[in-house]
Amino acid sequence: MAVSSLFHPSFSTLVFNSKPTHLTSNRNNNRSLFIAASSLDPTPITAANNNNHSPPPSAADNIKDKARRHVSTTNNFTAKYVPFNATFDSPESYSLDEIVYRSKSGGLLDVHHDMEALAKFDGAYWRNLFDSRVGKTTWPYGSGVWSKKEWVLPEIHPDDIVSAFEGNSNLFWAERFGKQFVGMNDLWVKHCGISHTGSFKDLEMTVLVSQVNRLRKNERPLVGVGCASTGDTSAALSAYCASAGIPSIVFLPANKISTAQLIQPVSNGALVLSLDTDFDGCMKLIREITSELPIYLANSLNSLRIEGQKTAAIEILQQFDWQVPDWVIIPGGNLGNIYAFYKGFKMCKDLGLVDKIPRLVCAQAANANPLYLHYKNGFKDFQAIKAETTFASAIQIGDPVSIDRAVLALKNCNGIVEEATEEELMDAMSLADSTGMFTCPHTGVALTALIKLRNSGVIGSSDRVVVVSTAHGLKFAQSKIDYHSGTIPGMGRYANPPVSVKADFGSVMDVLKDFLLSKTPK
Ligand SMILES: Cc1ncc(COP(=O)(O)O)c(C=O)c1O
Ligand SMILES: N[C@@H](CCOP(=O)(O)O)C(=O)O
Repeated sequence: MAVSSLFHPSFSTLVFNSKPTHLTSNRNNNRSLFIAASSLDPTPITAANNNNHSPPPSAADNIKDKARRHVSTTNNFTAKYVPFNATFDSPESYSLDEIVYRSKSGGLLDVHHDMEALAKFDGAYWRNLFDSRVGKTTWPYGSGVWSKKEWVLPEIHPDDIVSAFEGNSNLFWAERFGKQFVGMNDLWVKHCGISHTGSFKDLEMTVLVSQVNRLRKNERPLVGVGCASTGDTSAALSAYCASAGIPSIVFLPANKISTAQLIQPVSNGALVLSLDTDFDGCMKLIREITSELPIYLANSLNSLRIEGQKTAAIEILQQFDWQVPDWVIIPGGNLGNIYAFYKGFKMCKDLGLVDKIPRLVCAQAANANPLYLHYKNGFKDFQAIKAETTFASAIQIGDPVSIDRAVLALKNCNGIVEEATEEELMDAMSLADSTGMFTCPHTGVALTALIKLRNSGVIGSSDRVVVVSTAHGLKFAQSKIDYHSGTIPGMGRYANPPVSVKADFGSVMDVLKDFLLSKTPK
């Protein structure tokens, strides 16, 4: 539907207010009984039921057609919204098909799964099931998110899923950085930035946009989807919406995001509003707008997002063959991510896939550190702040919507919060790059936390540590150009600027001789 229809007299019928709307039809409920989870038979996974050995689909029989034929009626997993920190049997709950972002008391919501139904299968069953789906093109399990569909959105029909087979990002051994700069041998980077739109947000948006797709197919009055963004959420939202033909609207703080991030929603056909405010100002506005207009709110205030993101935690365990690392370090801004990791690890423990969870570290830029200040204050009386400019621009957030989620996660895993100054984060990013990575400044914030916790001895030399790299460095090339060209006052300890040389043999030889001498072992 065109945005201009908003001004049509019938628009009033499309407007929803902040009160949750209830399903009028039981079509979804019936269907959910029918669909349950494909390949979720309690029998062991075999070549026959694993659905991977049949011939590739022909043009007339695409992967969605094939998935439809394998829909099973064996199990019936469900999930619903309950107020954050409530239990599954809470008297206040909402179907995931309702358009609701806040509880009656105005607090956050959380997606709760029917853990009793999931627990009918033991940890080994789930480990095998998830492992059996990796590296395949079976719809929708080829996605790292949807390979855990029963734990994400169990009731959505595969037909409604909008996916770019996101997830399954590499977890690599950061051997040289570990040994050379932090004296450790078991350091890993989970590179969520090697993804469809270059950040971890794809894991979340495939879930949110799939659910919107389902709602729109069921004639719920949603004209489009909107978000406030520091650049990555808007890039992911616009890409997934474009793929499904759903209008997207993004509110961006003017001149506060990178050029690469700005051009992503522009290219994907979103309505891009550049607003003369910061992220917190954009967030406030989008919340007001989405409570007035039939635009679905895509920020992580919407707890559907967490369901996709938590799969990154499950993936880490899977990639370590279900061994639990000692630490996971995550850069934090709006603070949905730290909670999502906690939730993913916790579900694996509760359902018997592993026997413990790692300690989490949330790393913030010192220029945007409300959680760090709250942590230092013993989590008493949270105060939002005015976030200052930071090279880690995607986490320039002073009033994080998921503050309560983050505090719960940190308290329950004996977590830590660290901060990084601008110089520290840019130096850490550049050091990592010098070992063959190409990190974003937010990963520089996480690496700074690692360096500090190693220096203080909190993280031991033989601990297994995972640093979560949240975006691709290519999105933040300008900050690297500034660093290496020495244009940032007081910064550039590890700068490696290009050398301008006259194009003649002698001049090139002179430069090379100096270079080779400097590299020759003494
Ligand atoms: C690249 C990047 N890293 C880290 C974060 C922080 O994630 P969260 O807002 O969930 O704390 C964001 C977004 O906020 C981001 O875009
Ligand atoms: N870094 C985010 C900030 C928006 O927060 P979200 O929690 O709603 O994703 C972005 O890229 O916009």
